[in-house]
Amino acid sequence: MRSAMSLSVDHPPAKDIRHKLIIGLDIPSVEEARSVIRRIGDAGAFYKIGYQLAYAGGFDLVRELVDDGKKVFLDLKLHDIGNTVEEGVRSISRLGATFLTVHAYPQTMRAAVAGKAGSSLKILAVTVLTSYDDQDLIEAGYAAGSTADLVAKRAGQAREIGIDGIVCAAPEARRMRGILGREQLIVTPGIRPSGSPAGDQKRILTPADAIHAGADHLVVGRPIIGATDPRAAAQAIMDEISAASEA
Ligand SMILES: O=C(O)c1cc(=O)[nH]c(=O)n1[C@@H]1O[C@H](COP(=O)(O)O)[C@@H](O)[C@H]1O
Repeated sequence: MRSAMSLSVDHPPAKDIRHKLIIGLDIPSVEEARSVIRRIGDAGAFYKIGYQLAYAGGFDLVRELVDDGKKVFLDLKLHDIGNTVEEGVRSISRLGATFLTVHAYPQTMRAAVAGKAGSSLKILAVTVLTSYDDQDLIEAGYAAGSTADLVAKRAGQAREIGIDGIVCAAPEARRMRGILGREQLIVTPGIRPSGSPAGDQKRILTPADAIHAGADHLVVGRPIIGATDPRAAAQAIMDEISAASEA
């Protein structure tokens, strides 16, 4: 059903419980993405478009989804010099998405906050990717320490800079809530329903445990889009989220 939803509406944090589930459209073409979205139907209210689909024509899908009453998370994970990030975010803020990711480096976060001024776009800072563990950080040149401590440091910087929210792994959500205010969002990928393969994700939790840990939104890709019945998979996760939110 098409709705006349305005692009300028404000986006309150997950008042509609269905917005707690963000479905990752990591799919090679817009045509295949449309087919998955049709199959999921009203079991999907919030979709994420990342590198794979964005660079295959997925930017056109943003407006289409918004016109259909869905919310869109543009997962572009920007990171560049301040001026480039600021101007890039200014352009992206006109596309109608609700969320945009940048990496949680202070210069990048400050530039993103400046670039989104005057729009309803919310900036999420990606702290430490959920595919990283302590060993991966050492390989990337960081001094020995824990991923959770680096996430905490970046969450503190994100709070100071006034970013709208952070992306972290669900096992860290409870600690991050103590660092962030109530207003700042915690978005957690690396979500695996029990029995679902982790794949390349290293810091994972089930949907129910992520909600109990205090996550505002859960990002789920392969467990839904790779399922034989994506609608049933999305609905099962939504039911788990609803039950955990009431508990
Ligand atoms: O920014 C993200 O969304 C993100 C950050 C992160 O630390 N880890 C992470 O997995 N993601 C994204 O979340 C999605 C997770 O997909 P699945 O592992 O298939 O559920 C992918 O689209 C990732 O790009």
